[in-house]
Amino acid sequence: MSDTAGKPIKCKAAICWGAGEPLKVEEVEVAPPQAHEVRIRILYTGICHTDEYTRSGKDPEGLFPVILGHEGGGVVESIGEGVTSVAVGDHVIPLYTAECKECKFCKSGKTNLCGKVRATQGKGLMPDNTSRFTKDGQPIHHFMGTSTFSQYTVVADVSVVAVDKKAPLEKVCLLGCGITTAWGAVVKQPGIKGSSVAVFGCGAIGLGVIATSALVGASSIIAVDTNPGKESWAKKMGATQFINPTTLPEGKKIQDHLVEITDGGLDFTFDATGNVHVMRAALEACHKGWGVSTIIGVAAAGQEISTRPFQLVTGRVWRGSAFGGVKGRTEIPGLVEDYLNGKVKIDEYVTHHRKFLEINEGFNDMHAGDCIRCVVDMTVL
Ligand SMILES: NC(=O)C1=CN([C@@H]2O[C@H](COP(=O)(O)OP(=O)(O)OC[C@H]3O[C@@H](n4cnc5c(N)ncnc54)[C@H](OP(=O)(O)O)[C@@H]3O)[C@@H](O)[C@H]2O)C=CC1
Ligand SMILES: N[C@@H](CCC(=O)N[C@@H](CSC=O)C(=O)NCC(=O)O)C(=O)O
Ligand SMILES: [Zn+2]
Ligand SMILES: [Zn+2]
Repeated sequence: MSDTAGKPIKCKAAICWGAGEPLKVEEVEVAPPQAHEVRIRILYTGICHTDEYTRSGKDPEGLFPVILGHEGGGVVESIGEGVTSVAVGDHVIPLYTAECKECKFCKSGKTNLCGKVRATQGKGLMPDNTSRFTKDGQPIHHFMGTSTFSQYTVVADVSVVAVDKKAPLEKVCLLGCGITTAWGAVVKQPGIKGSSVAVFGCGAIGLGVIATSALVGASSIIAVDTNPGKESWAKKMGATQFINPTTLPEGKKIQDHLVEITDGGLDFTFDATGNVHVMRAALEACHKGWGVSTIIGVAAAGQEISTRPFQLVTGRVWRGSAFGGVKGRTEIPGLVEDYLNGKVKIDEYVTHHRKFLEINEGFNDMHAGDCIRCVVDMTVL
């Protein structure tokens, strides 16, 4: 038992007080975990494009004030009544896609989406409809059930997984979102081995899709990105070709170009941009009769996808993937072992490091174009 168990903890957290505002690192009070909850000392967190999406006000589910962050790694400080899946001192990764193993979704065998805590998670609250975070008595919203931009956070026991202590948390924290999302989107899609693939967007997610497609044996991998600086990254991760759509002749659509150079289109395409026009291009770059396009990118409030229904009538399939279709509590320990055995890359994605007080600079790093992932050290102010 830690000597803080059962007591509120005062610590620093990065609060976003309103849409579009920078984060403010301030003292908050973190209440003890209630039944079936876990309080975690967060040591490291990545910054994902989705944190910026919600901070910017583009997320229709966005609530303020909020403590963002969903790509963390930490150590269990204390547990609430009835928690059996993790123990004090365990190294853990919070999961924004819970896995209760008993709801209709979990038992279906068809999806990784769990119904147990998603409704309250979307309201920025714990399952009992209250918050564990307060600032001078004012409740602050949780985010994605994880809120890793706080030195201590509280999560539901179905939203956390213990991992091998040999794994460095400053690296495996990225399994909380980016790397796992990309890995799962590919390995859970049958048929990639021996097939042609195009990946739109070469941030951490797109690069992870490229690396995993190479790992499972895709025959060709075309990377598409408007940022020329991403060519070397894409090739390093296993892309066989890089195309910058802005360099095509005026009026030439990227999907038409891809269909021409691939003898009718790709077997598989992935959107990792969040841009609905790119999602359409990715679908239309698929081969007639069998091409499958997966949407991973998250689009802003009010944005909708469109295409001619004929694209689907003629056999192309449009699908989406959340957290790569991965069931976190069941599958992340295995991914950590794959990382330790050198089968899954993580270190390569960490291009920037920031101290906690520099978290806004971490967000700026993301916009600079040369950042794949920035990892924030929550222990250093
Ligand atoms: N479904 C899920 O479970 C998850 C979804 N996401 C979402 O995935 C998306 C990608 O995330 P992440 O990799 O972190 O984001 P990044 O912003 O790092 O990567 C996106 C890349 O796409 C490039 N790009 C922008 N516009 C175009 C275009 N028109 N055509 C081709 N490339 C373009 C960007 O270039 P530039 O650098 O110039 O901007 C950048 O290189 C986001 O929408 C994120 O919210 C993330 C995690 C999980
Ligand atoms: N709140 C947004 C939806 C955002 C979204 O689609 N999130 C992804 C994960 S993105 C991680 O970086 C996801 O897993 N979605 C499934 C879910 O249950 O949220 C909106 O309302 O548009
Ligand atoms: Zn994310
Ligand atoms: Zn469930």
